[in-house]
Amino acid sequence: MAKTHLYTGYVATAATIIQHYDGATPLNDFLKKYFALHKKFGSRDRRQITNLCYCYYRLGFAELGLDTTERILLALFLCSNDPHEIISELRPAWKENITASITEKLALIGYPFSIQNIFPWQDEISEGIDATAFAESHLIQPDLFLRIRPGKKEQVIKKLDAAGISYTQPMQDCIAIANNTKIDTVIELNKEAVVQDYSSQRITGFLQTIKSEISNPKSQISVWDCCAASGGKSILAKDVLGNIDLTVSDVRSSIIHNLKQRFTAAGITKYHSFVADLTSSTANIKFLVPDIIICDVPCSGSGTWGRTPEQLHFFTAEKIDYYSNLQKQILQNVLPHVKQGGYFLYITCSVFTKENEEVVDFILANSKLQLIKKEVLIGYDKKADTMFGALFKHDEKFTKYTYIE
Ligand SMILES: C[S@@+](CC[C@H](N)C(=O)[O-])C[C@H]1O[C@@H](n2cnc3c(N)ncnc32)[C@H](O)[C@@H]1O
Repeated sequence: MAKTHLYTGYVATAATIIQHYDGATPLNDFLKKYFALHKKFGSRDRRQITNLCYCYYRLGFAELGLDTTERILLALFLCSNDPHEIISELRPAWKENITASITEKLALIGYPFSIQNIFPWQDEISEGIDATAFAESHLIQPDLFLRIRPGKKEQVIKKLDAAGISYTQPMQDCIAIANNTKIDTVIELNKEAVVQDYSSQRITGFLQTIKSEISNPKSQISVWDCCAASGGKSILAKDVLGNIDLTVSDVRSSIIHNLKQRFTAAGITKYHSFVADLTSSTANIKFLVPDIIICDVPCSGSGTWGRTPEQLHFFTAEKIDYYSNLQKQILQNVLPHVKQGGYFLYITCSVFTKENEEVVDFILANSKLQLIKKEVLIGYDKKADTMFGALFKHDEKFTKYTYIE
């Protein structure tokens, strides 16, 4: 009885939070503020309530007709793979099936639930994405991925083993660990390994293509990471391409500040940085004509909603056009900086055609670039993000960089 009361209270608190949350800030921040105001919740309570809220948003656009409490319990059942005390106590009829597949669970509960309803924009997604598998993946919390930096493999593995952290290695230099692992106390983040999603790490393939094409890989290659954020792709470029002449920029000065701290930890000391809104003319940086431009554009982030399911819940279809137009506006200003023989790497963490293939068509129509390869980087089968990359080359032969006077 006491347990029933406790767990009913957790569900009621989660329902209250959900009622007040409007998606304007990340759910994680909202929860932190909520718990700071409501000090009666201990760490165990906070963990349970947080999980209930996240599960609720993992259902996306499915079962919106249910009342909040019922939807939370349904979501918890579908998202749990191990026996769960709240389900055992509040929905004992479901208890035996907690480890069953989603299809089996759906047959049991008897709601008219369709997995596709979780993610309703099935007609808008890029070719090669399995719409049902992608929709279902939102029910599962993604893993945390580390990319081991060059020469650090042995020491990282030793430290993980010593700390008793279980991990898998889905790819060379890539480590997958449970999402809640406190890794920053175990390894030196950014120096020994960076936190970087599995699909983001696969951008390595594009960089290796460029490296293999450059006739004299010993000469210093100039790279402009034009939407750099805290520099994930820049550090990757440095690790793959070696001694590059790196320039980074972003519209947010605060994120460039974070990048500088991260670069210090990563041992990257020589680089140029500036703040720029690339939707405006880039006339004041017309001298910048690097060998490679990495353009990891602002996007819907729809390939990453397994990590932030609240964004799925609050997403509206108009935003797809908003981001597609923003990307094209940025490209109009950045594409003139691709030099003859230079490379342009376009990246999104979106699953939408309008942000991926349609933008590739836009680039081809508005530049002298040729498409070398494009790829949807599927992550939903690896508890990872899904991304998109397209590599272009200016149709002239690769030459050592020359700045416009
Ligand atoms: C997807 S994130 C980049 C992630 C980063 N490359 C990484 O690997 O960590 C996109 C970045 O574009 C920046 N951005 C958004 N609008 C922009 C604009 N108008 N001009 C330049 N950068 C912009 C955002 O601030 C954000 O940091």
